[in-house]
Amino acid sequence: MAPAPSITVNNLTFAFPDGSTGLRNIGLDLPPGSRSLLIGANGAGKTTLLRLLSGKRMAPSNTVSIAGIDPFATGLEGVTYLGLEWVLNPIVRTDIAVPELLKSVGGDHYPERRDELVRILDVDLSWHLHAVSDGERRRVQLCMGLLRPWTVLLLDEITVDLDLLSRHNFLQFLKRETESRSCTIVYATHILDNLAAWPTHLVHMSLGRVKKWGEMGTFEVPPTDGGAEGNSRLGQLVLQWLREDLEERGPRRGQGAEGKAYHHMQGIGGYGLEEKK
Ligand SMILES: Nc1ncnc2c1ncn2[C@@H]1O[C@H](COP(=O)(O)OP(=O)(O)OP(=O)(O)O)[C@@H](O)[C@H]1O
Repeated sequence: MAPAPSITVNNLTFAFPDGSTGLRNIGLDLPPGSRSLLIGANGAGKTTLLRLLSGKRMAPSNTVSIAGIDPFATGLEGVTYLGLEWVLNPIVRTDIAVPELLKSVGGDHYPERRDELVRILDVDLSWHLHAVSDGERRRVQLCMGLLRPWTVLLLDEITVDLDLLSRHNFLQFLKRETESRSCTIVYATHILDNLAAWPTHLVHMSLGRVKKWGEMGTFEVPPTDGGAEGNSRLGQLVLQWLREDLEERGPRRGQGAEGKAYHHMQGIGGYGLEEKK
């Protein structure tokens, strides 16, 4: 069996076309077969990093390598990125039957994988996609996206509308994949429920930087604080990280300590809010 790919990022700085900085000096070395959770507040840079890793955005040369290869330069076979634009594909809102869709992505070449995914994601083969719920549609999409045996899976929070059991089964399937064949996963998520035993590595991003990363066991979990007693240890750790990040970042523009946002809202017609003095 060929070894699983490592994911290496070396001093990656990235600017968007408008000139704003997206990522700064990112360095990572995620080992073969790892399952990394990408953690960070909204706007931290997770999607930007995943898209660069997938080769969908061009990274500066010699900054990203997957199994030793620059994914943008070669269009690396086996790298699957499942993100928001993929799930917005209008095809999956038309009157099309599930077996047809699965066939269109190569289901007949991988019948065992197809049947396993259909079972794990609890997909009904008689569904037509114009007449299913959002979560049901998402399960069909995941079946389609995971059907070909990828070697690197980059997931940008696409499990939000799965029910708890479907999400659990899906994540267990991914875990078994990394344990039974040569593959590596990076998963950006805000939903940490029942996830503590899943990752091998954590990557903490804030303001376009990787602040910390490492093996799951190397992070010190803070003591539980008031109001968060029901949290898992992972949830407690991430809560602390996000609080620190918010403190470092400070208020967003337009929401200064003097209550500028309130002034503005009152000025445009009043939302029934009392101005805070
Ligand atoms: N095309 C773009 N041009 C300029 N800035 C952008 C562009 N796309 C994203 N940004 C900015 O880059 C920052 C990082 O965005 P990104 O989508 O990577 O964050 P994220 O960590 O995935 O957030 P979320 O958790 O909300 O999905 C944000 O401040 C965003 O406004």
